[in-house]
Amino acid sequence: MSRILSWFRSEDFKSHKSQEQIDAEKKLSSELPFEKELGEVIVTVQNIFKHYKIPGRSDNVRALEDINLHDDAEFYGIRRGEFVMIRGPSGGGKTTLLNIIGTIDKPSGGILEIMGEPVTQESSDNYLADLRLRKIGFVFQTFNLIATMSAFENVELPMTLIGKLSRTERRKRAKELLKMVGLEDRITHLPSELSGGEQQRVTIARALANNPEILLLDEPTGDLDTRNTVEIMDLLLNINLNQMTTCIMVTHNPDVECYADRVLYVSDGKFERQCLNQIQTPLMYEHYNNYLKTK
Ligand SMILES: Nc1ncnc2c1ncn2[C@@H]1O[C@H](COP(=O)(O)OP(=O)(O)OP(=O)(O)O)[C@@H](O)[C@H]1O
Repeated sequence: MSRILSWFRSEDFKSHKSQEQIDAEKKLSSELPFEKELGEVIVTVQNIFKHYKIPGRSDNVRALEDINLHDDAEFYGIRRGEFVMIRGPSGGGKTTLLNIIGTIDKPSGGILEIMGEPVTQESSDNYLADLRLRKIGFVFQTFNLIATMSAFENVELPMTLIGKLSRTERRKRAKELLKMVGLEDRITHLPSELSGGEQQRVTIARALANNPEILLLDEPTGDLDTRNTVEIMDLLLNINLNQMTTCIMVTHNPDVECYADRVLYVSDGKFERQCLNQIQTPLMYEHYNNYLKTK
């Protein structure tokens, strides 16, 4: 079942923008030729909590408490094609939540469902590794490319691991992905021979190698300057819009909220609130680029 997202402006989105910016965005928004259509719910979270035991301490660290993302909860499940950002103060539980959704970390309790496939404390490591390889792509702040492999080899690797494509098909796809991220002339470069922005592009191409439904991004622009931040965000938005890849991104940067359909605020291990973005993102990113050019 598909659903058109209803847009409204939250007060939270005004806080870091001038009136001039808000007016310009409203004008652009009103000129938008289409509404973004979202697909079915593909990530639900029910009563998830995560407590860490610390050796020598009697009390646990309560990283997450009763997190819910489903249609009967205040904060609903994540839909196919949605671009969700997770924000909030340091230590609030953002990365823990992202890692649980990515099945890198197991919850202490509660149920996560990724495209109908349940993930619980009892899920085996093999089952989770297979789920990750087939459905989820990861992008981290620190790129995590293999230093001794070229851009091309880094992108080819996840396809080799899953073993679905022939060598010729893998090579073709790796080239296409590197072209898509604007690096067709850098394919033989090692990570050390690429700029930070270029390395992050390789990481994104690698994350897309097995055509994941969900892209999880932990501070993907955290190490980048403003120009590279905008370029990477534009690239992610294009992937989100053109391939309907669901993006879930942790960020501290309020300036990139304009790319999201929804922002979830996590604090002290709980959802504090969510905001839906009224601004239609395709125009917003054009606006954002134009705005930067005038600076
Ligand atoms: N492996 C761990 N063992 C013990 N405590 C942990 C572990 N990982 C995270 N924590 C604690 O859980 C809480 C949430 O951490 P988390 O990294 O999810 O926060 P965050 O919102 O992503 O923070 P930041 O914005 O600084 O990255 C913090 O108090 C942190 O110290």
